[in-house]
Amino acid sequence: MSSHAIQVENIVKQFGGLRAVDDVSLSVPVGERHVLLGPNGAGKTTLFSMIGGQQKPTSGRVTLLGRDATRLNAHQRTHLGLGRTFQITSLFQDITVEENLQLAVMALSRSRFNMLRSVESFAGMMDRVNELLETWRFGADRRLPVKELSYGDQRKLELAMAVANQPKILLLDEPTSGLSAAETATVVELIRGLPRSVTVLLVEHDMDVAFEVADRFTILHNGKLIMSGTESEVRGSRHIQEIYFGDSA
Ligand SMILES: Nc1ncnc2c1ncn2[C@@H]1O[C@H](COP(=O)(O)OP(=O)(O)OP(=O)(O)O)[C@@H](O)[C@H]1O
Repeated sequence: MSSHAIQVENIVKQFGGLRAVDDVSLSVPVGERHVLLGPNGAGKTTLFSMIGGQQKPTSGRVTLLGRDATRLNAHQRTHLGLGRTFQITSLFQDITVEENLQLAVMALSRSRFNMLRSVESFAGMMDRVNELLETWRFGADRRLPVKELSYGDQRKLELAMAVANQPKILLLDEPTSGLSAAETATVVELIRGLPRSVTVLLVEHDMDVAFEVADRFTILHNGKLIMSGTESEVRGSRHIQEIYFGDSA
């Protein structure tokens, strides 16, 4: 298998006269935490959606875990091992935290074996749910309907749901947006604690969070890839200072 979890080759997304993503190539090795940076309108979300399968590229290629995924839809990419969260909440608001996690774990079980066949697999599912409740510190709130959770806890639960599917690649779209400093710190800690078997690609506007989480960074501007590099390369680039941090940085 390829040592790259994500490979994007010469990808383009054209919206009428606008090239939202303009000939971008990017490789993310298995296990890396990689952050997409860039000012508003740079093309981050569009690139993300072409990796996730929500949008089709105008041209170019997307390879996930060594398989050409360019023509696969989002659902098919899930079966390859792709998980993602969205900027907008995707939880079931009227059922409990525990039930939401059960649904996520069941969705995975049903795709891998017939869990209704045996009591053991039901017990296994509950073990997995309990483990998630503990890791993500939802023990005390397990029986609360999701709508009664704080916004921060809902974002955290979404992450837990994405992880429940045991993805090999996790796409996180601004996982800390709208969170308090304390909630942000918790989410950063949880992302850092994910096993290195999981490759994580994030869109993140908060530079402190980006530097805390990521091994490597890709900077987009006007749809073009400006650079991919480490923290010191990003911090040291004069070009980056100007386009991303502003002249005053
Ligand atoms: N469906 C669409 N139709 C037309 N133009 C679009 C569409 N989606 C995005 N764009 C345009 O493509 C460009 C890139 O948008 P995109 O959302 O990918 O940027 P971004 O880097 O994610 O920005 P932000 O940080 O604001 O989320 C923008 O100019 C945007 O207006």
